[in-house]
Amino acid sequence: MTILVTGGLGYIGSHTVVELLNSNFEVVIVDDLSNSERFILNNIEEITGKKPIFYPFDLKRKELLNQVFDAHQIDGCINFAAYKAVGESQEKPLDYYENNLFTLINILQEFKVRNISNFIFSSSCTVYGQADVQPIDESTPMKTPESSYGKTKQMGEEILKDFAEAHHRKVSLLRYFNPIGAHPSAKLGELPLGIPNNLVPYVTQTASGIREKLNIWGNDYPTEDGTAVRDYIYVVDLAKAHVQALQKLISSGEEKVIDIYNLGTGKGSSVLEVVQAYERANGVEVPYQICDRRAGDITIAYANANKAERELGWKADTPLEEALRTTWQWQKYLESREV
Ligand SMILES: NC(=O)c1ccc[n+]([C@@H]2O[C@H](COP(=O)([O-])OP(=O)(O)OC[C@H]3O[C@@H](n4cnc5c(N)ncnc54)[C@H](O)[C@@H]3O)[C@@H](O)[C@H]2O)c1
Ligand SMILES: O=c1ccn([C@@H]2O[C@H](COP(=O)(O)OP(=O)(O)O[C@H]3O[C@H](CO)[C@H](O)[C@H](O)[C@H]3O)[C@@H](O)[C@H]2O)c(=O)[nH]1
Repeated sequence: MTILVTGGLGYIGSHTVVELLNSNFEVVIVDDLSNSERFILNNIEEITGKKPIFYPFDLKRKELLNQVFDAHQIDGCINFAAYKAVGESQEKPLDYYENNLFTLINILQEFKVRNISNFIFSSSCTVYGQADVQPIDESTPMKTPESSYGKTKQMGEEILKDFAEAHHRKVSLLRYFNPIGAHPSAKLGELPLGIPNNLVPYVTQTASGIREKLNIWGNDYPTEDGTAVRDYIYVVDLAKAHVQALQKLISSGEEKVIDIYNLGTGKGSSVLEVVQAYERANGVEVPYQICDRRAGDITIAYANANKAERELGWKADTPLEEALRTTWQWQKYLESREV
């Protein structure tokens, strides 16, 4: 079967392409390289011994997308392509709505006219906002997200539910918690662009001396050590969930399926716990200072991922320290490429 993977050279997409190829799917990647680099394609080939087909263009260009569907018998899509910087989405909301929603609709139009099913969407636990109860399961009520980025994820989910209902198609909405780590080969990982927003990339750059100190945004939260709590999920575990969600859609005898899964470990870790685990895992020091809270941050979010375990037979079981070790190895790899 041939799967279109949009954003397949990005962080989560590239790891998922590896898992798809290892599971004998044919892969067609469309990625405009707006947040990724071409060498990732070679590294995917080095890891798997297989070369995915790659088209470098912007998915907003309908005519090019149309040609891809003409050229390949596409059996499903995993749609990673999106802008994802929360802060930037507040400054450029129209760019976020345009990129994250028009691209989605363009692909779905092709699915509609060509009668294709099996669509997997990258959603986020940001759709829950600050949930009233932890852990968060799929029936936890959604709240209005703080950012335009978060709103594109909620809207994307609604578009897909309507699409599945109206056209009798199979879709899976995967709500990721906080993905971290890199491929064990150290050939794939998150590419740092400017000053990292996310915790683990910032910790990594601090440990390697690129940043002087980590700013811990607040230690006065109502948590055990006062720092905010998240559910950090290893990216390879997350990638595997996509293959399992896809296999479930493909093998379902139903005409219409709307699956929704939380993808997390079920365990919350505080910012300080992540810093300490990083130091232990990699034998490095991470200097930090406590700062004021970051605007828009929630106190705590961790998943109840039992539904994914029950229905997909999937569980994120890589320990935090192991995931953090791969991050450090990826950083060393990036540094070795620079010299
Ligand atoms: N990383 C996270 O913390 C996180 C958490 C929850 C959800 N998500 C979602 O998961 C998906 C993948 O995230 P990621 O961390 O791998 O991001 P990423 O930026 O590394 O990957 C996205 C890829 O899509 C490409 N892309 C963006 N717009 C495009 C367009 N118009 N046409 C073609 N290609 C385009 C980029 O070049 C990039 O390679 C995104 O939809 C993101 O919103 C990410
Ligand atoms: O330099 C930093 C960076 C982060 N943090 C703290 O670390 C925690 C995690 O922050 P991240 O920015 O890594 O992750 P968020 O949970 O804030 O947001 C991320 O995960 C969300 C889903 O939970 C969305 O998907 C969003 O796109 C993605 O950026 C937060 O308490 C944050 O305040 C710091 O203390 N210092």
